[in-house]
Amino acid sequence: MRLPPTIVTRAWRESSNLAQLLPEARTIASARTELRWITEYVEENMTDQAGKGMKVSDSDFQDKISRLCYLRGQKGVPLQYLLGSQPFGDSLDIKCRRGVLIPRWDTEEWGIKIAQGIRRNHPFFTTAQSDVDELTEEAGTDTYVSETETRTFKVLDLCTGTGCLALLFAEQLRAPMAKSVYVEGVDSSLAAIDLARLNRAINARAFEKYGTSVVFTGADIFYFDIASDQFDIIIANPPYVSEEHYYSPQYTTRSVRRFEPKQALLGGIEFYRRILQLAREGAVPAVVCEIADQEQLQDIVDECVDDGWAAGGMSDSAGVVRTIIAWRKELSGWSWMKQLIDV
Ligand SMILES: C[S@@+](CC[C@H](N)C(=O)[O-])C[C@H]1O[C@@H](n2cnc3c(N)ncnc32)[C@H](O)[C@@H]1O
Repeated sequence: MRLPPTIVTRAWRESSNLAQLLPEARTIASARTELRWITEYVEENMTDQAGKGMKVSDSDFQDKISRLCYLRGQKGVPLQYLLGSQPFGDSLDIKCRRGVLIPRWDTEEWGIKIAQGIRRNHPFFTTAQSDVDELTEEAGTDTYVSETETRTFKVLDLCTGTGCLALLFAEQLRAPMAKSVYVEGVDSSLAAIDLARLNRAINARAFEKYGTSVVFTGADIFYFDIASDQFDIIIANPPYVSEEHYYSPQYTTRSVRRFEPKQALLGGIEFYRRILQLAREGAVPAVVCEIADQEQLQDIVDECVDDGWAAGGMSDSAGVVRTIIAWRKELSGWSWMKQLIDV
């Protein structure tokens, strides 16, 4: 859609960099925010260079800013690929590179909600180990106890990309004393696994001190198996965009189509079926996945319910259906997820 000429004129009056950014930023306010981020990034970069004894002139500084504004606004390069990173969760700095999908705000939002829900409500986090030991002794093989007695809570993040969700769960889930958290991220793209490992190294301070470990594995989820009782929850943001939506500018922007990897976006129900199959085979009690829309949600909820799971959808703060939440009804420890379901 063409921008109103009054906005374009206002942007040019304020600065040429702002006007360059406008085609992608779409509003003066967003263009100002992007210009501020670009300027801060260039300042930091130039300070680093100056610190290494390199000469940096004012015109180098201005040229660099103009070039980035041009690439962003006129060529449509996503800001995260230009600046190289995206803040995520409370303190994570997720490095971004061409060839790997940029983490989205809606993924971050549901990831935080689920991780915080687990930490507040799941017996592993709310029950002290001494209580568990006592209960185990009293109850023998009671299900509740067998779920909570384990000292490691394990999360499997399928289709991990930059590793943003895996690292978010590692950051948010802090195990009580004498227990620990293990998070494994899986992706079939080697570029993604390389980047996820870099992101783990950069962000280790956010979780290592709590005894949490994170592992990234290169594998295709259609040829990947898990053992029974290996994981407590599967989380995933799989490729879910249909061909029709991928090629429609209404759903997928030119910038996304041009710069982000197609294999990270194009997909559908086959991914959810595979994820549910893995959950079934591995006796995983809970699954949370990002989804495309209401129609896709209904299809997957129906499959879960047919399988004897409890399931429903959760919207994001923009009111868009964003995730499917499912758990095995016969197990305790997960029924609190009901509170999150609003669709
Ligand atoms: C929508 S992106 C999500 C990335 C990341 N979890 C996020 O939320 O930003 C989907 C990811 O699935 C990966 N992928 C696609 N097909 C796959 C497969 N068969 N097995 C494993 N990973 C796959 C892609 O490489 C991509 O990184």
